[in-house]
Amino acid sequence: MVFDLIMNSIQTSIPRLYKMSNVAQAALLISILIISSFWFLVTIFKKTKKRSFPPGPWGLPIVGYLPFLKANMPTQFAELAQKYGPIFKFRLGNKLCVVLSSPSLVKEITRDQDVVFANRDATVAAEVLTFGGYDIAWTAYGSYWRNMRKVFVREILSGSNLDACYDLRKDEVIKAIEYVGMNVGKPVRIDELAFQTELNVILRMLWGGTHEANQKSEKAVADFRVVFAKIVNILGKPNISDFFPILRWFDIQGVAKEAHALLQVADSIVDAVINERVKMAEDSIKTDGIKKDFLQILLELKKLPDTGEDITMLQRKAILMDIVVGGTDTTATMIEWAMAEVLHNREAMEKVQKELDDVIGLGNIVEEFHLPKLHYLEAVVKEALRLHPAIPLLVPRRPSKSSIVGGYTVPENTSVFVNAWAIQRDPELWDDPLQFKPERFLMESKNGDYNGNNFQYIPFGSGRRMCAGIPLAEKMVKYILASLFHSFDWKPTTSKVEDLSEKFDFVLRKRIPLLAIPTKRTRKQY
Ligand code: HEM
Repeated sequence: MVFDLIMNSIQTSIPRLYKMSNVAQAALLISILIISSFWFLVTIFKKTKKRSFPPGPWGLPIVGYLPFLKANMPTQFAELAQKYGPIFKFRLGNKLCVVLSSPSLVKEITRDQDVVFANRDATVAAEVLTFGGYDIAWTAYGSYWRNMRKVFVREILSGSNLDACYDLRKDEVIKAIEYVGMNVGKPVRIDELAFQTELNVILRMLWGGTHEANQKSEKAVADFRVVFAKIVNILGKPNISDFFPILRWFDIQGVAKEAHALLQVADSIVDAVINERVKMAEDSIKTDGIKKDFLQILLELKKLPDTGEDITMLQRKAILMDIVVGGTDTTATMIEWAMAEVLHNREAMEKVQKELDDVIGLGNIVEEFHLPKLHYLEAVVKEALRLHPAIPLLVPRRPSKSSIVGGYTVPENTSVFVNAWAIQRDPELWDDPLQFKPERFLMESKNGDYNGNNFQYIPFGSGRRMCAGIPLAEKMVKYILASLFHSFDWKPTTSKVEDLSEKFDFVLRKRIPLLAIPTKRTRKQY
């Protein structure tokens, strides 16, 4: 019946067919049906292929993969990538997550589709602690972010500004060396030493530039240190509201409440420092010849670079907060990792110290102008960043529209993690990937480019959202390490195996804090 109907319509529309035999008509119809079915299937296949999501492990209804998530996510993600490939997905509550573990996929999202993947996926705690997303690290991609990043990179962390406040850094590094000098022969906790030194250095650069301010800021530094440790803790704490946005209203774990309380304390400390500085300017207290700190630069900066709008006090505070939060823990962690690796590689320690003696001499103190000549130390830092990147999954990206990555669909608003830790240990990309071999960066200098162009080495990320603090991070890690190794010999108190295990807290920490015993080696008294 249907056959007759189709044939009738074909015969009516094409009169010449009318003259064909029934067999020929049937053959023609079957051919048309086969061709159109084939075309239909190809089209559907192409469409579904485009729409297919990456493979990945199944989870449970509602909670998804949440109950199976292990504490050490970079290692777990590396294992899942072995099974599912360099791009895989899973669900955490309502949230679709995708993990990328190959240089070519990193290139796709940070070079080829950089703008689409330039949004962040701010957690509840991060949103609160950045005054509602007013900072650089967590704010959405757009003109606001661009303006703030320009202020940060060009106005605050410019080479000339960093040079201008070198004395502030030097003061604090000398204090750290003096502290170790008083503890010669006793075990020193390197994580605490590195963290206190880095926090002191950063806070001193932020607002300790004038003598009066510095005396007052001593108290602010002490108060801030207490609240900052809690801020770091809450930023790394898993929060159910991040996986089920509908639960944000209820704040079941009280993370938002706690973050608000911490912000209030931090804010009042920063406010007190700012008010003091504004008052000094009003009272015309002389600041001639005194180093400009970041607060002073920000107070003198009146307009945002692109839009020419007035910069607000909230924006100034958000930038200051980014420097403390982004710069302290990461840098301190890298100092601890580099020391741990060197302490367990006697040969590396000897090479570091020989270079320091050749470049600086035993009778002098380390100065920042020595740093560019310390090539072996630089290779040590690069190797520590390769094996133990401080932010091993980078800061998650969030695509602003549905896109294709590695041939799979990554829908809008997916949380995209880049497993830099796994890429930087991939045996396909690195010789002896698990060995600490600084020499690899002396021989193949292109491997050590971490400015975002070398997608197999991305400790600072890549693309337009890559780390904004590299110039300061480079200086601080090398300067503190050089000073510690130049002044002291160090012996670890733990064995290598247990000492090099990792703990993921958003920042990649040493599971067992490094304890090391210093003995004096330089003649120069600080
Ligand atoms: C060794 C130390 C450091 C490491 C390993 C590190 C690593 C990173 C990484 C991996 C990112 C995310 C990049 C991406 O998503 O592609 C990032 C972002 C950021 N870092 Fe760092 N960082 C360090 C030190 C610093 C310092 C000292 C500062 C501040 C002075 C800083 C400020 C920032 C800011 C503001 C962002 C957000 C950039 C944006 O979203 O536009 N970091 N960092």
